[in-house]
Amino acid sequence: MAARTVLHYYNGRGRAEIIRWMLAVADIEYEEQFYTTLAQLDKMLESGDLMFQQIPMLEIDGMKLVQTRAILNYIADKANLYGSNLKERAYIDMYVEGAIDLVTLILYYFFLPECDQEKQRNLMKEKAHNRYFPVYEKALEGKQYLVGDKLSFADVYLIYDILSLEDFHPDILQNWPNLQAFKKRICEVPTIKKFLQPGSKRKPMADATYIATVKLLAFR
Ligand SMILES: N[C@@H](CCC(=O)N[C@@H](CS)C(=O)NCC(=O)O)C(=O)O
Repeated sequence: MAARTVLHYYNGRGRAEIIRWMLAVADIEYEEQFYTTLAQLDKMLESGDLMFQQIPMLEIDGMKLVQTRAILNYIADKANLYGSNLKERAYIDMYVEGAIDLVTLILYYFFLPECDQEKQRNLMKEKAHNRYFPVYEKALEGKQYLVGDKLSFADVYLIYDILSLEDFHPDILQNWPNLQAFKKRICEVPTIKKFLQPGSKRKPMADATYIATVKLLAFR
């Protein structure tokens, strides 16, 4: 019998949302264990299953994987989303790290004091337009995918970033034709189309309950 795949995290996006995206694209069925109370998290910590006492953790193929990037790399390799050779992998890694830096501005946003949030919203837009989008726009010139001739981990991270930014700035792609075409194309990939439908494991933007849960369980 195949081992169960279980994602352990809070009931919200945070660091785990890109794992959900990758599991969806890889077409891997999984269950979710949500952490909502200190007692529940402490029990998990006592079990020793969280290598660095942190979540997300993914039970997959008989392992208990932690560290988001390690989890993502494993799924990417398993689903053949990590390039065809070492050079492609290096480019995928560069595009992914850029996408991580950009989306991290959103992850922090929810935990900033209200007086700093407007500044952070503007920073997301400024960094997208001046640092990150020019790179992705150029890479997509005359191409369907960021790297090589098939969908990769880098494309999944980029579409996740674009949709996350659009939650804050709906017109963020206005002056980026290659990114607009990319978004349209990638959202039609069957596994992604399915993930974008209501009822999937995709999580909504952070709400007060999610923010309070993270503050209680992670910031102690
Ligand atoms: N480097 C880790 C960081 C994980 C992390 O910081 N997780 C937070 C929740 S989003 C956590 O468990 N914080 C509690 C702690 O660090 O004690 C990763 O990329 O997965």
